[in-house]
Amino acid sequence: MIGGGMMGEALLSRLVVEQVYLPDDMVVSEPQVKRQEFLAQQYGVQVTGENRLAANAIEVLFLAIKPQVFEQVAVSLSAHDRHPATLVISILAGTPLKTLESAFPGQPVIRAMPNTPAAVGAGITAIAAGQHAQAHHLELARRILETVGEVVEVPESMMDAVTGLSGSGPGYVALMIEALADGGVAAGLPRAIAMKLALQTVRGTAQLLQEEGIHPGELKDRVTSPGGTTIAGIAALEKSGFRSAVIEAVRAAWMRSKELGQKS
Ligand SMILES: NC(=O)C1=CN([C@@H]2O[C@H](COP(=O)(O)OP(=O)(O)OC[C@H]3O[C@@H](n4cnc5c(N)ncnc54)[C@H](O)[C@@H]3O)[C@@H](O)[C@H]2O)C=CC1
Ligand SMILES: O=C(O)[C@@H]1CCC=N1
Repeated sequence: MIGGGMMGEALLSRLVVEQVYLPDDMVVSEPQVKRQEFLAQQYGVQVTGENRLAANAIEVLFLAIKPQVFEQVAVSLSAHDRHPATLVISILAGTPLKTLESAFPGQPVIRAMPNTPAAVGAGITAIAAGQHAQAHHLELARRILETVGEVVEVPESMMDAVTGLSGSGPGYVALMIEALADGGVAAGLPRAIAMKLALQTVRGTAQLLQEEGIHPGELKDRVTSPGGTTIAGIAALEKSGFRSAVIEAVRAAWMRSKELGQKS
């Protein structure tokens, strides 16, 4: 693994728990010494500050660095260290398969977009396969990424949109939860109770929609009693452009993901 930051750690921790790889079989390359020490101590993985050492003769090269340092990292993984059979999995936002494939010529490459609930095994990851990736590579990528949640396969052309929705989405939902709790506090609830109510309302609503397979509009209709409280709340949300704000958030993140791709 190249980059032992937030997403890298989420994956490492789950790979250890699910015993997909033994800690001894994982090497993380990470320039921050404090981070190296933490990952080694917490998960028992091998750590190094040398990308080339991590990339030597391995089954999977997992890229979990920021897109902005990709070029520098690709250069640091000199060609003679690479095994043509090594599967490259990248979670870099906006970095297209063609950029990844030109950095790892002839190698199987999979572009993936996970999200932060990965840290608790409740993420969702979209994957798109490069031209040299075969069925067994996709299967291996799934096995690895299913340790952090669900996996869906999409054409690469959809990856920027996925990034705008589920990749960035936890940020929008966190804002919504914070705002719900703030609303509760404004209405006189103690902060801790307001937060507990907000969290479970969001979690429970998602679970209900998922388990019953109903349309969100139907659930909205079920909650709104005629002349009641919920329709008053919804009218206020609509007046403030709530739905439009969420749609625009996804579109802005989608555009930003595309922009990052054009720069790489
Ligand atoms: N944070 C998120 O919600 C998501 C992030 N991603 C993608 O995951 C990638 C990593 O994101 P985070 O984990 O949030 O970032 P992060 O900043 O927590 O982790 C990146 C790690 O890479 C290390 N690093 C920097 N330069 C390096 C180099 N030259 N060689 C090796 N390691 C180096 C940093 O020290 C840091 O620990 C990004 O490409 C991002 O687009 C994808 C989906 C969701
Ligand atoms: O904000 C970002 O660029 C990364 C990619 C998706 C979520 N976080």
